Parts: sequence; C-alpha cells; structure tokens
Amino acid sequence: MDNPNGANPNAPPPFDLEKLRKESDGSMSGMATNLFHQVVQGNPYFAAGGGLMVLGSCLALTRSAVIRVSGLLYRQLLVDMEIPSKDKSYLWFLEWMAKHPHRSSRHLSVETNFIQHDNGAVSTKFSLVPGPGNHLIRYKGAFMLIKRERSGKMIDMTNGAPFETVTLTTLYRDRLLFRDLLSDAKNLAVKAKDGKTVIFTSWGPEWRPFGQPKAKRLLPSVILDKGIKQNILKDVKEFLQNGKWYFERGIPYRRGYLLYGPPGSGKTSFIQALAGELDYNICIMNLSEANLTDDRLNHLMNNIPERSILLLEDIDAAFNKRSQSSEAGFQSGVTFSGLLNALDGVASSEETITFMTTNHPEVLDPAIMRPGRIDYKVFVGNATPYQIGEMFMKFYPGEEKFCQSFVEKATSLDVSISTAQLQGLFVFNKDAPESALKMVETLKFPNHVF
Ligand SMILES: Nc1ncnc2c1ncn2[C@@H]1O[C@H](COP(=O)(O)OP(=O)(O)OP(=O)(O)O)[C@@H](O)[C@H]1O
Repeated sequence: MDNPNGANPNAPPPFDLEKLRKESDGSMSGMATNLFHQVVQGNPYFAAGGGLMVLGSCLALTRSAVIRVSGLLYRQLLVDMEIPSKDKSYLWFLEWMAKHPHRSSRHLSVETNFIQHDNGAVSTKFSLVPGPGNHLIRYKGAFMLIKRERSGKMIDMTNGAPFETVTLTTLYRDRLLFRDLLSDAKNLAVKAKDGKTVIFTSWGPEWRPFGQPKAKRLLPSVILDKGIKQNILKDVKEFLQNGKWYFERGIPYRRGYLLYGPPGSGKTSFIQALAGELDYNICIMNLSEANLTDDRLNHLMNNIPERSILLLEDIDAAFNKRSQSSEAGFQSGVTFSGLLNALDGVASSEETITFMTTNHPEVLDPAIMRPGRIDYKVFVGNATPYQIGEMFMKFYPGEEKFCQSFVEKATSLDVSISTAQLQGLFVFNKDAPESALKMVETLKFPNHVF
C-alpha cells in the first residue's frame, strides 16, 4: 500500500543531528561513532549487503581452507612421480604397462614393431600402450593412477614429436614401489634385447634404434684370415679390462680401430659379430652421408648410447673435400678436420670403442693415424685359400673332398675373390657342393649375378 505521505517505508530515516549531538557528548569522535551506528544499523540495504558480504567472505575463506587442507592431505598422503618423454625409462614404462595384467585403461595407443626371429623371418607386433589420459593400475597390491599427458604446444625439435609426460600417483606409504616398478620395466626391456644386438643409426642429432634388436651375429660365422679375429678380440678385451689404468693416468678411455680393405671382405660383418660377442650394441654412421655436418658428427660421437661400439663407415669420405659448403644449408658433409675434432673430443666417462672402415686407405691423411685416433689397424682383404676353405666348410659341413677341389680350382683362377662373392655362390647352390664346384669359374667375374 502506498504511503499517504508519498514516503518510502523502507527508506532509511533521515539523520537527526540534534539527537546525535546529545548522545555524543558534543565531541567530534563521539558524533562520528554515532553517525556510523545510525547509517549501518538503521539502514536495511546496508545491513543486507553487509550480511551478504560476510557470508561471501566466509564462503571464500572456507573454500580456500578446503583447498589448503586437501593440498596438505594430498602432499601428506599421496606422492607423484613424473617420467618425461626424454627420459630413457619412458619407453620402458609404456612397454611394461602394455604388458601389465592389472590395469584399467580406456585410452590406448598402438605401437607397431617388426620383430626379426632367429630364422631371419620378420613378423609384425602391435603393442597396445596406454594412450593420453588416465589409467589405473594395481602393482604389488598398491593402486596407482597413471596420467599420460601430451603438451599441445611444445615439441621436441630433434624429432618433431610432442613432449609428453607420464605421472604416477600413489599413496605416500607405497612410494618405494616406484623404484621397483622402474627396475621391473628396465629388466623387461633388457630381457627383450637379450641375445640381440641393437643397431642405432643417427636421426638428426640423436641415435635411434634401427628396427628391432637383431639376433646376434656369431663370431665364427665371419671368416677372416688366420689370427685377425682373435687378435682384435684380445685387444678389445684387454682395453675393456683396463679402465682404471686409463683413469689413473688421465688418458681418455677410448680406442680406435681401422679395418681397411676391398668391399665385401667382411669388415662390417666382423664388427657386428664382435659387438654380439662383447654384448654391445652398435651405432653406425656413414661418413659419406650427404647431410652429415661436422657439428652433427661431433654431437653424435659425444652422445653414444651406453655399451655401444661406434662404427664409422667409409671414413675416406671425410678426406674428399677439405671445406664444407654448409652455409647453403645443403651440400655439406664431414670434413677432415671435423672428423679429427670429433675423434679427439670424444670424452666419455665410459669406454669408447670406435671402429672405422674404408676401402681406400691410400687417401687417408697420416694425421688420422695418430694413437688416440687410430690405435690399431688391420687389413681385411680378399679371400685367401684358408678363407675359401673355411667358407666352403661353413656352408657344406662334412664335405672335405669337394672343399679341397674347390680351393684348388678357385686359387688357380688367379683372380681376387671377395668373401661376399663366395657367399653369393654358396647361397645360390644351397646344399649342393658339387654344383658350387662346377660353377667356380663364375668367381672370375666379381659382378656375376646368378
Ligand atoms: N669374411 C666374411 N665372412 C663371412 N661373411 C662374409 C665375409 N665377407 C663378406 N661376407 C658376407 O658378405 C656380405 C657383405 O659383407 P660386409 O658388409 O661385412 O663387407 P664389408 O667388407 O664391410 O664391405 P664394404 O667395405 O663394402 O662395406 C655380408 O652378407 C657378409 O655376410
């Protein structure tokens, strides 16, 4: 109902200055206090707003208290472990999780690999690894929340892949299980490589496994002239046993080997077999690669994966040109000084075994022969009568009679025969030593195609 006086009943009462003066003993501060009481208490709008404000503040305080307490509880009760994608254990963990029986995942990613079996056959393997998102696993009785996250913006400049992290969260009391889990993941990865050799090739500035680990090449399957294999093996083993000796004398713990000789004489095969024998992996780099620069070579040689032999193929390529035209961004290649710098700069706390191969030792600059760069060099030539006989017996065990005739005929041809040529002939005449003997004349032609 309207107020007959036209006044709003909810309007705050006007200030009564006379009343103020009386109630406040005349002083200014007393008047101010009373004015405040009149305005705040007597004003319904102000009272309602104040109430809301108090309520809002209480809610905000409660909220921040809840956040703080839950943060505190989280820190006290839960523990996180982050594995960034640059870390070695990242792939181990994903592989391990793909095989872990107690897990609940709704986001899966596929990883396709090719596996080479011992008989040489290759099959395809699909691993369903946890994709980006949340996953729950149970490990040794503890629950763990796994969060795989992909950074939308950051990418790894070396390979163009997005940066990722996996975060594992579990109860604080189970935190020690993280270590067990990581060693389980590592052991699983190591077991998968057991009896195999991983071949790394350069991919931009980093080493990447080339295909799946390969079945080890056995040392007896490579036939070099008498004593060569045994002498190199002895030297490498001695080097590996003398780390302390090198460290005590402040000598860089590295050793360089040069195998030189014609193509197809088994240089690369021997190095692969040696790696298998020592249980090492191999990092292969071809120095005639067009887009390999001095900087990249240097970086790669200083970042070799552990327990790996570095194999530099065709080192003569570095001696063809003395300057690098890399300013244009292409038409580069390793220079001689770049190779020397890289060889001298290899400074690893672990041992470094470098094998170099070339078909043209005559173009190598004497500077590379300095100890510390090349400490051991050996000629791996075309097949000697000894090697011809050994190769024959490897392919046709028990066929001594044919072997003798074959060696005699092959040597009477009076041409250089590479061991790769012999292999070609024997593979063509599988299980048929007599046919191989009949075809011995074809060895006169190094490029003969069967
Ligand atoms: N001495 C050997 N013993 C066993 N196999 C050999 C031998 N020499 C060559 N082969 C076979 O010939 C092929 C080529 O050999 P490999 O690549 O090891 O020769 P290479 O000397 O490294 O040649 P290149 O100088 O051209 O690199 C391989 O399949 C290998 O099995």
